[in-house]
Amino acid sequence: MQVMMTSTDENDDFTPTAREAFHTDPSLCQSILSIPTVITSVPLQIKSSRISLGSGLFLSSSSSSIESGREIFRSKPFMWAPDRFFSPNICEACGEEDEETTRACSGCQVAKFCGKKCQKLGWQLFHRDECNTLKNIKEMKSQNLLCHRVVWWQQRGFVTNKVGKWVERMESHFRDWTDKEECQEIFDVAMAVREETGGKVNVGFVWDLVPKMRTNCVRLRPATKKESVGFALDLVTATINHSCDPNAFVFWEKGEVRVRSLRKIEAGEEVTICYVDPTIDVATRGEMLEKEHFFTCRCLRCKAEEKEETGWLKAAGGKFIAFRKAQKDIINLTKSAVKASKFPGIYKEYEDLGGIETKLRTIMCSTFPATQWPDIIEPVPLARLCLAILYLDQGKVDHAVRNALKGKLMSRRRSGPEWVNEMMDVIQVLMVAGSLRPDDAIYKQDPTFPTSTYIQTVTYGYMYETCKKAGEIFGGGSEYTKGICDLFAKLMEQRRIVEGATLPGSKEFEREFEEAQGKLMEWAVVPKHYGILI
Ligand SMILES: C[S@@+](CC[C@H](N)C(=O)[O-])C[C@H]1O[C@@H](n2cnc3c(N)ncnc32)[C@H](O)[C@@H]1O
Repeated sequence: MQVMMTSTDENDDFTPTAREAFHTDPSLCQSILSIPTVITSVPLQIKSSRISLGSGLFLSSSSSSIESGREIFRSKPFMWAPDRFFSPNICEACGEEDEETTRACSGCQVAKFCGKKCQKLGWQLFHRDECNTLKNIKEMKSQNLLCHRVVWWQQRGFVTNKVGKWVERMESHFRDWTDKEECQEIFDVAMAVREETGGKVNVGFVWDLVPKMRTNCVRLRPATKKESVGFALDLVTATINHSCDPNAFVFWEKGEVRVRSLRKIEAGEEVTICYVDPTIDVATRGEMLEKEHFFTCRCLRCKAEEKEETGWLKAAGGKFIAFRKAQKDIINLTKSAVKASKFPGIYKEYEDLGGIETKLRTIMCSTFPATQWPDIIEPVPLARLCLAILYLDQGKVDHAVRNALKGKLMSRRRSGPEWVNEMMDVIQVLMVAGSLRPDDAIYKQDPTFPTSTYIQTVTYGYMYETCKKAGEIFGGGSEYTKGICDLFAKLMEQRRIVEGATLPGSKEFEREFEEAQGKLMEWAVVPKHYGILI
């Protein structure tokens, strides 16, 4: 849809000039890679991409390959803005989240800072230009706020020539974005900034900038969280192309974007990250990439998963359209249950988790009456993991354990940052289940529910494995890894004082773990081969 801009401004007819990709100016690329806020841990190059039409980030062809779990680079983004819906207590200046220390600005009552120093810094850098705006538009989208800040920086002369040239070269998908309904929202931001600056801002400049922000900004996801805390415009990350089976990932810690390798990357290989949640199904990933990033992913993982689903559908006599609809229904059902738990009493029908499970089963069975929906096919594992945490909140520990084990173990994902996040959810469930006394009502209702000894042994084993993986993936120095390892150390202290208890890392423990995991899996009806090896 083409939304007409509702102004008479002469810049309304703005048409962007054709862009020149980053790599066509090698010295500019080199100077962006060397700016002091970017710390590269391995030699990098920006070259013509083999995946997309424009540029891409590559491990330098003259360097050696790097193993998985290496930092590639870290960077203080050129600009970032918080998402206050998911992170209401984030400090605008340093990016740290702390409910105790952050206080809202007395002017707008929206922006928060963790102390006087950050408030002063935030005021000087951007808040003086947006305090009034935020009073009126309290729920400004993170990406729009980001754009607002960049425009103001440009007005104040904080944007260097070099950065200006870089932004000019960014992919914008101008036509694709302005064909969308969001176009009016984009234009509103442009007009707000124009008004604030007394008409000094060139609307064409903003009009061009907003789609660029949307195309190039990166979601800020701390290691600990599933939701993003905001968006950033990071100059180097903006050169990285997408793959659903990426060799790198981005996370946000201490006000920095950190990019690390997920597997071995060869010298000269292009660095890729996943723009969407990699745990979702291939069709939904594809839809999101088309809708928000305007390309069709042709990675090997997409091809393999499409082939697998087609083969399985053929064998089951299932219909493709019905299957896709069922996948969407499962995602929507899960989202509704999560929403209902966040706002109790409002979406009552979705608070009954037993009812949700029945609906889930009905969708799974009615799509393929003659056969069974394989539990490993997304989004079923994801739905089960969500249900596990919701059941735990409702105190239904046995249902939480069953869904946690099925969702986690019967999933195709065996590595990556999401594997660690999900494992921490499972551990959270198991820690509660392992603390139940033998006379707990659960054992009366279901005498086959695994004993706390078995559950605790599995918890130690999973914790041990998660510690190792977190260190490999996020790095030993990351706050997240340290938090997981501290928790593990505390658990180990408790285990050490139990006489005769075996310790993770020993052969005896391995044997006990295998037996205990077997018992839990048998109870949860998870086939043996899905077990985790430690
Ligand atoms: C953040 S930019 C990445 C750098 C970009 N290639 C450039 O030259 O500036 C994101 C854009 O790159 C392109 N892109 C990224 N990954 C892609 C892929 N796997 N296939 C096709 N195009 C891709 C899309 O146009 C996307 O909107």
